[in-house]
Amino acid sequence: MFHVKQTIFALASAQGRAGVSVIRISGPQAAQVVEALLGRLPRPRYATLGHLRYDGELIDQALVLWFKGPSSFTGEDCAEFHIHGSRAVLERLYGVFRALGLRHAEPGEFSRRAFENGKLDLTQAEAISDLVEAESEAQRRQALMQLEGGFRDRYAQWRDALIRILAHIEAIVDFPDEDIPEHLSERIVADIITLKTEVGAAISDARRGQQIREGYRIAIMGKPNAGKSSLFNALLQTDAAIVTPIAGTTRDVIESPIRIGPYAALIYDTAGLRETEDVVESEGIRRAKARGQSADLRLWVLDASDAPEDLSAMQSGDYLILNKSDQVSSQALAALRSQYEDKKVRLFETSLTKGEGIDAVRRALEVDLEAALSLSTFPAATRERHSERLREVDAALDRALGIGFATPELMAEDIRQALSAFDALFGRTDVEQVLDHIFSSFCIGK
Ligand SMILES: Nc1nc2c(ncn2[C@@H]2O[C@H](COP(=O)(O)OP(=O)(O)OP(=O)(O)O)[C@@H](O)[C@H]2O)c(=O)[nH]1
Ligand SMILES: [K+]
Ligand SMILES: [Mg+2]
Repeated sequence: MFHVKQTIFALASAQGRAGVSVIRISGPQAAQVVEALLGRLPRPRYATLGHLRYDGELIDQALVLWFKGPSSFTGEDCAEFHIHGSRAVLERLYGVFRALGLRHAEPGEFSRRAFENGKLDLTQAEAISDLVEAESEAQRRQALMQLEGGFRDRYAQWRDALIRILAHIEAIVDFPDEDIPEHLSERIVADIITLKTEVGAAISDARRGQQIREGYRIAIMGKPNAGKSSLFNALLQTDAAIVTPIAGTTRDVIESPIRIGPYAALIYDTAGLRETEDVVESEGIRRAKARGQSADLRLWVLDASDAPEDLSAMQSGDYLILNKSDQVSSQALAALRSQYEDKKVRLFETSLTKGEGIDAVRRALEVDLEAALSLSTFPAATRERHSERLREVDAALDRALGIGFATPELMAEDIRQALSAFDALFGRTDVEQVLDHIFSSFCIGK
């Protein structure tokens, strides 16, 4: 898709009117374009204020930065034009670029060229996209760590270990069966097991990075009229969800982003769970249950004056919120509380109409998300793509262990597959199609 290395241009700053807009160009014609517009090629990497002219016509005053490849973001010749950020200036300049034979960049094309020219590995290219998209402090920090080589650092030992194991297995291939030195086969098995332990630990840590990147998913669940939508609104401080005394008000799953401390989360309001003949409502309930299952945390809302809640669908660490505390006596509340104490859920009491108890829920969410997501160590994965590669490495190591030394060639083949799954994480072996898919999700100008 990107093979003809044409010179490309794109707006690097946001769309729309702005004091200054930054347009970036990259490719073999970059020097010629700068010279044509500015009348000369300025000193590389120094900002130069000048007039942009084309065909004798003044287009704008601009700050121009010239980057001689390979010392540039993409590794190619690049330039940046900091122009006045109006539609008219932008369109005039785009017209000139097109007249000079440039074309508009595809999404992610600058990053892709940087990747192809060895300026970034694939995880670092992904990090740029994440950093541009970051909304929360944790997303920003994680993306930055990834850009700084977080994966390279975390996995520095793995590739060496795989190559060493492979070399040892290949040494064994050359021995006749009965002569295989025992210390060597023992060493190989021990090395594979050690690596497998590390891969296993990485796989169980893989969710954390994805949760930070995509948002921690919190589903509000419970019976009709318990006050789920009231809780949703209280946490978000909006009236986005409809609250009425009619049971079965909420039908669709309502989703909203919410910031919890430095973390981004997604909160879902759902339909009240009950037996119903209503086709629409039962579809809503099906969706509510599915959402509850896939969520990272469930907040179960219970009307304190209602029958006690069945705990079977609740998972360890879920919250049980005894709502409408204003409707029951303190003795009744205490009795209810004692029913759930020492259970796997965390108990809260609220009166959402009075605004009571909601702060405790909010504080608990902050503490729990910090515990679940803590960014003090860089995670094992930040995208599903990474987790998949880790599982492939794990599966290949498993197969290698299962095969044994009677057929060392087959064992070596599995180690090679582990190595190539691992290298794919960094884009060393990924096929064109995968790369197209990854880079097309980037924004234009990146
Ligand atoms: N007295 C009292 N009423 C409450 C409290 N919280 C919510 N309500 C009322 O209970 C009714 C139902 O609240 P909703 O938030 O719509 O309940 P829901 O669980 O979303 O209901 P469905 O969407 O129908 O399943 C509304 O009339 C609320 O005003 C509370 O703490 N005390
Ligand atoms: K309701
Ligand atoms: Mg509701």
